[in-house]
Amino acid sequence: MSEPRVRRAEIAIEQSHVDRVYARLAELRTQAEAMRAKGYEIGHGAQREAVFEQASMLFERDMMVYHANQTLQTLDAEYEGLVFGRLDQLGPETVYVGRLGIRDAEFENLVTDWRAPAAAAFYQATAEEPMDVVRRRVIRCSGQAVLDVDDDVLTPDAVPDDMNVVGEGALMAALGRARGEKMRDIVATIQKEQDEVIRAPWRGVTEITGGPGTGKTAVALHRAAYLLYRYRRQLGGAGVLVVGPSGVFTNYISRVLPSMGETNVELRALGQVLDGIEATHHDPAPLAAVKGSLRMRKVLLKAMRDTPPDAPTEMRIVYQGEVLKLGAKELERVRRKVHGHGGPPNRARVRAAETLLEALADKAEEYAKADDRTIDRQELITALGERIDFHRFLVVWWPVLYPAEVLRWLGDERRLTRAAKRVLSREEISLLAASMADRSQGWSMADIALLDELRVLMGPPPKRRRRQRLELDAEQQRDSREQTTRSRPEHYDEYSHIVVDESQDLSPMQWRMVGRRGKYASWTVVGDPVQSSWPDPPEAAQARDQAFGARTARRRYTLRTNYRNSAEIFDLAARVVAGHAEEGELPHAVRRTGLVPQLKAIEPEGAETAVQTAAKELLGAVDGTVGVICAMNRVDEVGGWLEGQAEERLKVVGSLDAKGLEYDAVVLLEPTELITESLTGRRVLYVALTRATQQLTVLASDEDWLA
Ligand SMILES: Nc1ncnc2c1ncn2[C@@H]1O[C@H](COP(=O)(O)OP(=O)(O)OP(=O)(O)O)[C@@H](O)[C@H]1O
Repeated sequence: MSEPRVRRAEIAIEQSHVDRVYARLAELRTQAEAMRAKGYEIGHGAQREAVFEQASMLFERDMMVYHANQTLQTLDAEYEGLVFGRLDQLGPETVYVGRLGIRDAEFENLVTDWRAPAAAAFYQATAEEPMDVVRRRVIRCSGQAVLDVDDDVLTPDAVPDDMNVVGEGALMAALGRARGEKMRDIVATIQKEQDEVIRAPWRGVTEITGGPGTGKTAVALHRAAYLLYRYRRQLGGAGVLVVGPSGVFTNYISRVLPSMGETNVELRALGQVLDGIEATHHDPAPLAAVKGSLRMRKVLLKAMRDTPPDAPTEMRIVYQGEVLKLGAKELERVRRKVHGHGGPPNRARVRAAETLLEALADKAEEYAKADDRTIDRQELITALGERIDFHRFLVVWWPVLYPAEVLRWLGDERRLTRAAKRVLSREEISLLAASMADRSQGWSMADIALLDELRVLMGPPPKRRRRQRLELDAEQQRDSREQTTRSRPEHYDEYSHIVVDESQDLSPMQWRMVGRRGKYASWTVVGDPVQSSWPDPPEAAQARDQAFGARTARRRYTLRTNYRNSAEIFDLAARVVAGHAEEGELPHAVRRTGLVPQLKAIEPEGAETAVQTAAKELLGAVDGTVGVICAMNRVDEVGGWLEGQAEERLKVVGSLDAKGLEYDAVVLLEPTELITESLTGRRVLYVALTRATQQLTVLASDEDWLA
């Protein structure tokens, strides 16, 4: 038979199996719906029964409905290519691999879940170690239709006469395909070195390093899906959190887990880790460096203990006809004494009241002594402690503190100087005060970690008012229930597994924020030191180690193959970062396209036309997405130049927000600007240069970036 006919015949064979799978899926769906209906029926019945029977019937109903809903949720997930693989092994058995495990009515496997041990050979078998696999087949579907098949033969001697082999490599075909707006899962083509990381033990800390495009993000997400499948009991309760660098990034990866049937993983950008608030803008690099530094912890602690701006500076209260007066210095002494006990101020109101009453009693004793009188100290404390005017004073003198309020206090440079004496430099203080005084932009990403730190330092506000004010800017309030999966209680901020992507960029304060959410968690930490934009790696490493705690199990994997960029594009990126990477830190790009990056000299005034022309050209050259990457402070300007052009396929993104993203083609504007706007310039440029899968055009008015 000719190759196309063989291929058609093989596609037809797989189509008949896929049809069986979908027919069975429909049956299972009907069964689950019937179970749910029955559950509701029991519920109705219970309403007519005696009270003691009701409880157990309602419980039974809840369980039935719950299980039915769970099953329906799994069956209803939008599986693109439910069945994607087939293993023909030395024995008679053929295993189909898919996103979900499905058995037929006789309990025979129709599809094996890709995470099950029986599917492991699909990823782990190689020609050197075939693991009894004769032929591995990748099946490509669109909806329920089989489009193509692609085979690898792993044990050539064992291929029976009637076994056909077609295709020339599913991986290369997948890598060459156009990219859409969202990242796709890679279940069908996970490589052996990646599979090892995905299936690594769940406890402790699993670090994944590797250069751009090596699949770190993809692997981390598949690992989350794998861990939930294998260890749902251990991890399902408190859940899994995935932290990414930006909202653009979490949006980009948002389809990957649902496409594998996992809908109970929370994805949060660093600016969204704190419930009820969302920050999207980056501070300029020097300011972000101050806000992210561990030194801020000391500053925040002192700021929180300072006298609140509106607190009264004098107390007067009448007791038995005499005015007892505490001046500013005395009140300060009382405040220091209360803070001297440590602990969160929002939990210290009773102690504040007691200490203040003691100070008033001292004062009364002092007056009495001068007049040669005595007073009953205990009686005074009890009497004043019950007085409404005392409590009115206390409320304003020791107010409930809210993180946002205290952080804004730092906009007052004198106050900040008090808090940051001997901790921050003069310039750092001015920079920080100016940022906190400027409310035009709302909170920045770096501020979120400071707010979270303060939240813990000051303790929760009393319950009654807590809900109305996690005290975050009204326009930034988001319904936190939206982000929280149904199974987790609101404002519960512990997780059992945390995935941190682009971890090389977390500031020490951000590590503290994330670490707090994983006190008892196991971790998957993804990063590439060469792409780091954080200026003080040792400080970040220290904070990171603290976040993990003293865990013994710590394993590190390095991925070495760049699956994203064509070799031609990666060669240019490698050249730019050469002096900033250690030997062996750069990955190896596997795909040659014959298309070298275009470097175009422009005049600064001609940038607009040059960007428009380049974008248009690339939109015509590729089927998928085109990214225009520029310096952070030019995003709006460049966005304006491109308004109205192929909206969904064309995106403008700032250098720092380009982290983790990818496009079929990229226009990179003024690379030298990317270097100068950041403290780790060349690395940021390296990130930008490694975003394109197929074509890259660089528009530059100078050549400094190539030096
Ligand atoms: N085994 C694979 N099969 C198919 N595609 C793959 C495979 N591994 C990686 N890819 C693809 O390569 C691209 C890069 O992957 P990913 O974004 O996970 O890399 P990364 O290491 O996180 O990159 P960066 O550090 O630059 O953000 C993605 O399009 C991903 O789908």
